[in-house]
Amino acid sequence: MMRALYLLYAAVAYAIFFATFLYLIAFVGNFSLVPVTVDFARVATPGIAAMIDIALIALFGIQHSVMARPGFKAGWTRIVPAPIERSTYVLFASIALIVMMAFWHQLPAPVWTITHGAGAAILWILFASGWAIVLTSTFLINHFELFGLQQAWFALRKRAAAPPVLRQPFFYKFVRHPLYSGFFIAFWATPVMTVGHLLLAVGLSIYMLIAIRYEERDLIDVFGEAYVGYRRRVGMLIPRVGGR
Ligand SMILES: C[S@@+](CC[C@H](N)C(=O)[O-])C[C@H]1O[C@@H](n2cnc3c(N)ncnc32)[C@H](O)[C@@H]1O
Repeated sequence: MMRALYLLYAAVAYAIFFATFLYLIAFVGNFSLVPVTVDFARVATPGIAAMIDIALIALFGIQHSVMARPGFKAGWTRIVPAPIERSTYVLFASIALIVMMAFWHQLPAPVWTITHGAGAAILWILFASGWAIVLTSTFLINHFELFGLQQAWFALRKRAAAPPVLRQPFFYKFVRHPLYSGFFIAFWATPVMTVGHLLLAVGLSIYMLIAIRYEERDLIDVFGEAYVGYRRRVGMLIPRVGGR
């Protein structure tokens, strides 16, 4: 019974994550089908708006990074059962993103505007490719484990948790962090860059660069020499010119 509830909880957390992910695409892309976007959000004086937005990005970054660390997980699993630890992380990450988007303040002054049809089209193609790379990368790593469903499913089936596997398929042959490369492209590729959008892109880019440092430290702890060798051979976010 308890294990079935874990799976239900994991499914709800996953549904919330997926809806939040879809909303994030619309938020960054300023799609008019959603009520609040990066450039059509709450209004305040530029100084106040910038301070609130920076605090919101920091809140997301701190939640995302602190809760991902093995030390935090070790303490946390004394409160949260192991089969739903990842789902709880996913749920908190979604809540942090929802808070960021709900309280975001627009800063609409333009930084660049590409009016040329082909130039704008290329940037929209890049935008879409960025999100596609993000989603594809989750499947290359293990989508259902990354978002907590596998752990709850295995618990229901009374299977042991899957041991960690160092994966290097497809994008991972060219860069070590394709999911973050996808986010970089998605945040920066826009025909109309406003101050607010730039703040979001810079803030989340800095966060990702910091997150990579911590993530790689953990990956070396888990995979040792195998990850050190991978890091030597393969670029971080951009493929190394001249190959391996
Ligand atoms: C949000 S994913 C991001 C993965 C990677 N940083 C990227 O940008 O593609 C974070 C999780 O992926 C795991 N991870 C990162 N690289 C991995 C790899 N090559 N093989 C297996 N797991 C990996 C990390 O341990 C972490 O739990």
